[in-house]
Amino acid sequence: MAGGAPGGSARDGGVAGDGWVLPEVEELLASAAVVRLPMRTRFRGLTARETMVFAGPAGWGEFGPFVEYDDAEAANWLRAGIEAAWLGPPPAVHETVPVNATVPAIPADQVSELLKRYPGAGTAKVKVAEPGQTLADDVARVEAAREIIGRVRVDANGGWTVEEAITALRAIGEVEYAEQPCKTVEELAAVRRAVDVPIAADESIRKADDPFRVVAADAADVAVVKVAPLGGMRATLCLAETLGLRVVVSSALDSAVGMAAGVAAAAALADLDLACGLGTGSLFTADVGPSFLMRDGVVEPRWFGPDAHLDLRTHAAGEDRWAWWLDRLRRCHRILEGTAVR
Ligand SMILES: O=C(O)CCC(=O)c1ccccc1C(=O)O
Ligand SMILES: [Mg+2]
Repeated sequence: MAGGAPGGSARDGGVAGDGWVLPEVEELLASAAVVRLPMRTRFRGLTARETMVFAGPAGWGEFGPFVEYDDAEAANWLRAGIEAAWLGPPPAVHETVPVNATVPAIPADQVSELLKRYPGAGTAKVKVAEPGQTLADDVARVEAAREIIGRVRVDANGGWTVEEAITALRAIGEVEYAEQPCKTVEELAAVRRAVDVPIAADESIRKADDPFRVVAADAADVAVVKVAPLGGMRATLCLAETLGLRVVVSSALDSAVGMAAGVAAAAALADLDLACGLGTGSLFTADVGPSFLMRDGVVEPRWFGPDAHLDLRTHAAGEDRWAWWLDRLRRCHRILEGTAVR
């Protein structure tokens, strides 16, 4: 996709060869909007998802680092949004992308209702180890999901100690894999040695200075990769291909715009055998454009081109939030100006 013609006034961002450019902040601001999308189910403690989107010559991109992230981390998300808007998606090699149902840390008796939003799902990902909940809650939630969808994976978001993880995974029983059972790479490796369950690394990849530590430490069987925190679709594909682990492309609770980039990255993966975590559009009650909703267990790639009509008004964030995001955009842009891109 070296032909993804960048905007005329955009400056070379210091990248050789791959066509990446850093547009001026003003070019981003010409179309930028901040939205606050209401959520159907609390997820990651959120009941609404605030995010920024903007358009470039190749279409729409998203800049939506969670509000508590610092600028250094958030700058990767900006790079990903600019890549989407200025370069567009890499070529797809799959027409559809298998996706997992995402089950937040809800009571077990609400699981069957939630799973109706994921028609044909062959895999469910169930959140576990939620602060304030018990192992019995996790076991009940997983069992409720398993009754409806045969294949279940769990995601602890680093919430267990090694001992807790071993105990919990024994109690939970057979799962496809356990995602980020503990915080550190060393703990993941220790859990992996102690249980038969395959281990997936998420935070240990996307928040790590060196994602290859997971590989060096034999800490995981599966790598969860996310386009926004990893700095874009191409960076994600590059990492996916060099890690040597099985790969799952997952969302960062993106709006439909960011989701389009996640789905595009997944559709461009050579090996796409595991269901991707790209079904979180179903957790919103409204989105900036048509959501990627699962049908027959899959979603189809599609792109919000420069002429796509998005609804940025209905759920526009207030003036104070716009000012906050604008400031953050400027600070992250300054970080990218000082960074040579790989
Ligand atoms: O993988 C999925 O099914 C949904 C994505 C997801 O769980 C997620 C979304 C936003 C932030 C963190 C995570 C996570 O995987 O931990
Ligand atoms: Mg995770």
